[in-house]
Amino acid sequence: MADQDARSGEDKRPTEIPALRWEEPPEGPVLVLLDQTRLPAEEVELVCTDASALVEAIRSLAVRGAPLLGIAGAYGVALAAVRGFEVEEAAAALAGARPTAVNLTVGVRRAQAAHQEALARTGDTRQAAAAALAAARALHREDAEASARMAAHGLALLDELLPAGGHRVLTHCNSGSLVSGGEGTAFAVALAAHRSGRLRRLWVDETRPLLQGARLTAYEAARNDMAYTLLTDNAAGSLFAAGEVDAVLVGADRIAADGSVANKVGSYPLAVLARYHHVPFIVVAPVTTVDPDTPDGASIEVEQRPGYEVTEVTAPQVPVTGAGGGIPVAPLGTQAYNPAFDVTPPELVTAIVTEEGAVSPVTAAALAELCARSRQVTIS
Ligand SMILES: CSC[C@H]1O[C@H](OP(=O)(O)O)[C@H](O)[C@@H]1O
Repeated sequence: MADQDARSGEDKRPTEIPALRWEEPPEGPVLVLLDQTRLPAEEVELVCTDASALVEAIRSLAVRGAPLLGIAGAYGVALAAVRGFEVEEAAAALAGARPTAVNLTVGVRRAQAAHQEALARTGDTRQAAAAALAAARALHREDAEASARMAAHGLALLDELLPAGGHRVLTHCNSGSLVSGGEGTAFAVALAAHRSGRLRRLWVDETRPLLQGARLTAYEAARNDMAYTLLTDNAAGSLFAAGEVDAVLVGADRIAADGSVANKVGSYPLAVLARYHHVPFIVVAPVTTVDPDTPDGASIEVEQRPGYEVTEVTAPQVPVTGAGGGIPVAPLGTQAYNPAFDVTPPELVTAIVTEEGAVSPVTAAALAELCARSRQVTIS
């Protein structure tokens, strides 16, 4: 198999990529986002001064990825509170910006609860705003810590499941620093393998239609000087058939109580391929992505996105031509099916890795324990 590395030895920038940060300039607090729709061509920052700007950034995937959506949502509540906007209204808009990633709602509710508690206790809106900000900062910090622990647990699982030597892992979509307060979820496992000299190859699914793999995972892999190769989503099957994949690592947007996993569309076919070829399919996500209140996969709302994301290709330099602002790759007026996620049933999941360890096999008892832990962590 040709191993065209895209090593970027000349790229000496820090490997961790801050996807967002809270700043307090003289003119008032802001949430600064790295606009992920402009990557990898341009590193452009979006400055959000209110929740409505953040809602739009979430909807356009300028900021994206389940754990980071939770962090952004919490900061969005704090931003509304600090700037004197209606907090409950802002919280509702933020939580409703995208339906599938449970972490968005979890993060918004955490900051909202802190705000409500402080306001009830003190009657002071400034103290209530400070409490919301403290909750967002705590969530940001906790997610970074969780990311490091997931990476360690995930690497230990790879070493346990796979023969000694370098691991060849395939990943789908993007689950690195750009979805996290730290270095991500599934990607963080591959990065840990790389740093320990145990990553032989990172196969990067391009992940149509928005190309999170080609644009973002390849960007992160290059920044970390990893041995990675990009492939079209429809080439994954031939890799499995050639025996070139030792494990699949994916993130998650919501894990139902029965162990069904919602993740970027294209994850389910990978799980089927992995099962057919006897390759571990490993889901890496924080405990808070387990949703005890969603009983099964059929109960997960899968976001349906605009058809033009399928019928057009866009890039920052692309002139506006089609309905969505890109270059049509299908006849104008073509209808497109564009679910942002799909759902993998629990029987195809080899393991769920959280910051608390690896759950494998994914039994009903193990899931009940994960659900209980999720409730505990979410409330705190
Ligand atoms: C580990 S969370 C990353 C997760 O989010 C992605 O979805 P999107 O890019 O639409 O936010 C995808 O499902 C990733 O697995």
